[in-house]
Amino acid sequence: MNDALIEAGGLHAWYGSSHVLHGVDFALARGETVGLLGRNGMGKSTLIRSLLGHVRQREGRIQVRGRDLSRGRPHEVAKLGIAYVPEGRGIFPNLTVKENLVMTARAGSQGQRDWTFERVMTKFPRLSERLDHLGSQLSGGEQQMLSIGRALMTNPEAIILDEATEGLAPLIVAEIWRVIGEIRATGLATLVVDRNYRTVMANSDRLVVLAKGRVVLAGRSDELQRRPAELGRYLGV
Ligand SMILES: Nc1ncnc2c1ncn2[C@@H]1O[C@H](COP(=O)(O)OP(=O)(O)OP(=O)(O)O)[C@@H](O)[C@H]1O
Repeated sequence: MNDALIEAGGLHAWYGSSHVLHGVDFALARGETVGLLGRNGMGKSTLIRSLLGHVRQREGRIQVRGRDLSRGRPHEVAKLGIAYVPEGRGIFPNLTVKENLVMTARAGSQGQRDWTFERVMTKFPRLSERLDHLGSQLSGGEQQMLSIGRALMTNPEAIILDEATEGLAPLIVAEIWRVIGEIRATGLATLVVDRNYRTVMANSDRLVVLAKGRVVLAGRSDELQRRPAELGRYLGV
């Protein structure tokens, strides 16, 4: 059986005349956590958004669960069970916490309904105390949790988190990583982008490092951890 949920080869992406991805190969297997690292502007979000079909100007091969989605649109990728927690969160500010969650609820692509409203609530006790608050009334950390909660409500096969902890207080950051750890433990595949490379390294199976739109380093997190000089070179740390 092919374990790849997402597999991409020779991926190029452009914004207008600006060529941002230069032949990226990428894979995310069932149940694994991949950390995507790289300095600002190196193409991490563009890679994610290309895999998800949001960047239209792209070339290369993208397969999601064995289906060719090289020209796929975002809803097609979502339907195959790839949930996206975008940078900047993407919740509905004028709906309550409960409405935000319930409106997203659906069975997974295999009919699975593992993530019920009640189960999501057990992961986010803070949200369960604020069910009637509007999205706009939540703190940044709570909005992030709501965004992750919404992704889980779609019963996905994989969840992609772009800068899930950006701009949040340390205590909230720790809580979000706790939840990401719990999501991992359920066997959901995750792809995470985060500025704190040490935390990413400690919380992922594999790392992919981008520089100027190319993969410059990739491997098991525990192995790359033992090669700090190389990581430092590409991450500027
Ligand atoms: N919508 C856009 N239009 C034009 N250029 C863009 C757009 N989005 C990103 N870029 C450019 O593409 C390059 C890659 O950006 P991208 O956001 O993918 O990087 P990143 O590694 O995710 O960095 P960051 O951590 O800053 O988000 C950058 O040079 C950026 O300025």
